[in-house]
Amino acid sequence: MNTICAFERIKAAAIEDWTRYVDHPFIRQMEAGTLPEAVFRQYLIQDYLFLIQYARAYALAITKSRTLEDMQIARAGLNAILDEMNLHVRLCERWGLRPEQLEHTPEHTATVAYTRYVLDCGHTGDLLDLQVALAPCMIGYAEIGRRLAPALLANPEHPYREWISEYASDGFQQAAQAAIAHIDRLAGQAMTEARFAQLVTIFATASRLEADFWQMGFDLAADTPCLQR
Ligand SMILES: Cc1ncc(CO)c(N)n1
Repeated sequence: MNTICAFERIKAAAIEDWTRYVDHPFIRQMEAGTLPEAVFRQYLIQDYLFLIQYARAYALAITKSRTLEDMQIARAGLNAILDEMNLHVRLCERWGLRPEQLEHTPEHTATVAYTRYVLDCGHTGDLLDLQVALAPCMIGYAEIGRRLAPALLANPEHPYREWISEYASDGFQQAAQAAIAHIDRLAGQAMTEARFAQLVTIFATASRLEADFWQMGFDLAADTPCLQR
C-alpha cells in the first residue's frame, strides 16, 4: 500500500464526514460575519473545556511515543494547544468571563463525547491511532483558517477577525503541516488494508464529532435565550 500520502488517503476515504465538518453552517455563517454572537460565545466556552481535555490527549501522545522524536512532536502539539487557549481567555475576558468561571462551566455532552473518544483511541490504540484521532482538530481548523482568511481582506471590521486570524496564522498552519507529515511517517511503518480501514473509522468519527461540536453552539444558544441579547 502507498503510505507516502497516508493522511490524504484517509481524508479522501472519509470525505463526506470531513466536508460536513469543514463546511458546517457555523463556518459559512462565520465567514459571512452573520453567525450570532450568542452561538459563538457558547461554542467558545465549550471549546475552552475541550482544549483542556485535548491537552491531556497530547500528553497521552507523549506517553504513547517510543522515540524521542515522536515525543518532541507531541510536545509541540501540546504547546500549540496551550497557546491557543490564550485566544479563548482574551475573547471571554471581553464578555466579563474569567478562566475560573470557564473551568466551572459544565461540559456539554458534545464536548464529553469528542474529547473522551479521542482519549479512548489513544488508550486502546497506538500512537498512530491517537494522532489520527487528533488530526481533524488541528488539520481541520487549519483548513478552515485558510479558507476564511480572504473574508478578512474583504471586511476589515469582520466580527470574527481574531478567531480566523488565529487559525490562518503561520504558526497554526505549520503545526497542521507537521501533524500531516507525522501521520504519513507513522503510517509508513506498518499499514495493511485492515489497519487503513480502522484509521478511516477513527478519522471519520472524529470529523463527525467536530460537526456535532459546531451544532452544539446553535443548540446551547437556542436553549439559553437570555444569552442571546
Ligand atoms: C473542537 C475543536 N476542534 C479543533 C480545534 C483546534 O485546535 C479546537 N480549538 N476545537
